[in-house]
Amino acid sequence: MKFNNDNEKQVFEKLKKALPGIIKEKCAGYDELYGYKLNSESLTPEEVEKYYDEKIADCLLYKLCKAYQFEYTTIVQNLVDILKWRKEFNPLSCAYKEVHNKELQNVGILTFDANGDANKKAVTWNLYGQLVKRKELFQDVNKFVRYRIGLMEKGLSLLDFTTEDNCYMTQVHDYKGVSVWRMDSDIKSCSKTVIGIFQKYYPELLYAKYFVNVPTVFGWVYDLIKKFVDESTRKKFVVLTDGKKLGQYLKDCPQEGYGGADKQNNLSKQNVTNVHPTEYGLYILQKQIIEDVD
Ligand code: HEM
Repeated sequence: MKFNNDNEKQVFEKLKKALPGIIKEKCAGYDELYGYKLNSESLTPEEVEKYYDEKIADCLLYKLCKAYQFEYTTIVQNLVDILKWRKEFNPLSCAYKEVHNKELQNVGILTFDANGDANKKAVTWNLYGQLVKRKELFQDVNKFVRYRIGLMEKGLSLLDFTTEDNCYMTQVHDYKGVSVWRMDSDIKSCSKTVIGIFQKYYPELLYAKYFVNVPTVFGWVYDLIKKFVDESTRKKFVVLTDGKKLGQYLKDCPQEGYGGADKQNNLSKQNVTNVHPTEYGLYILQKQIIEDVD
């Protein structure tokens, strides 16, 4: 955590001190962010040992401070919105409990390259081009969104928030196969909803986003969609007509299809499938099962 001046440090410390009260009074006690416990108040030493990591909790609070330019009131308002949304939407369930449509699951890939460049180690791939003829998969916005948020949460589990070189994620959208295509209203609703959720509830997590195999004729789609995206996120976007150029940005991605250095593995062989909830994430999911039964 790097503070640029005393004011930033003071805002962080004020937030940390006020956190137990904010969580109790404004978030109905919900204190989980990306699987981690933010608050250690009223825990037994055993529970602290099992569920709470002060360094991670501090790094997450710092991320929020950074996301909202160390403006205390804005940080608190957004923190409350994020925790209330997580309590309600239950993104951990999307990632670790719910079963999603197989075709959707097949186009969502996670890769992790420990030797990758800073903040390009954990990469989420969305092979949306493969779904161009499967418009029915976008008809139920809620189902699609829950699948996509599940993938986002799994991707986050590959980050280490206490480091500087793996505390952001990179994403790739591969639009291979999208040739003759009109902006379908269901796809538009799904995209718009996901973009809105990412912007509001997942701040300061994206390092870069590559859109590959985008035919030049689809420049208008990019111009249309980017209107929903705020300026700071847009700056992280790179559009590549040729998928094989991706290797210039993600050096160890598969050579097959993407021009990277990995000649042996294709994307599905790089796919990380053994992602698990954190101890605290698991505790929350189990608690919900017990509450559901009751
Ligand atoms: C088969 C056609 C397409 C599908 C199914 C699709 C799907 C999606 C979805 C679901 C999102 C939400 C964000 C996410 O999932 O990470 C999204 C975002 C986006 N898409 Fe597409 N898309 C398509 C075509 C295109 C094309 C041709 C372009 C042109 C470059 C494009 C550019 C974008 C941009 C700029 C975003 C915003 C990304 C963000 O805010 O993170 N899309 N798309």
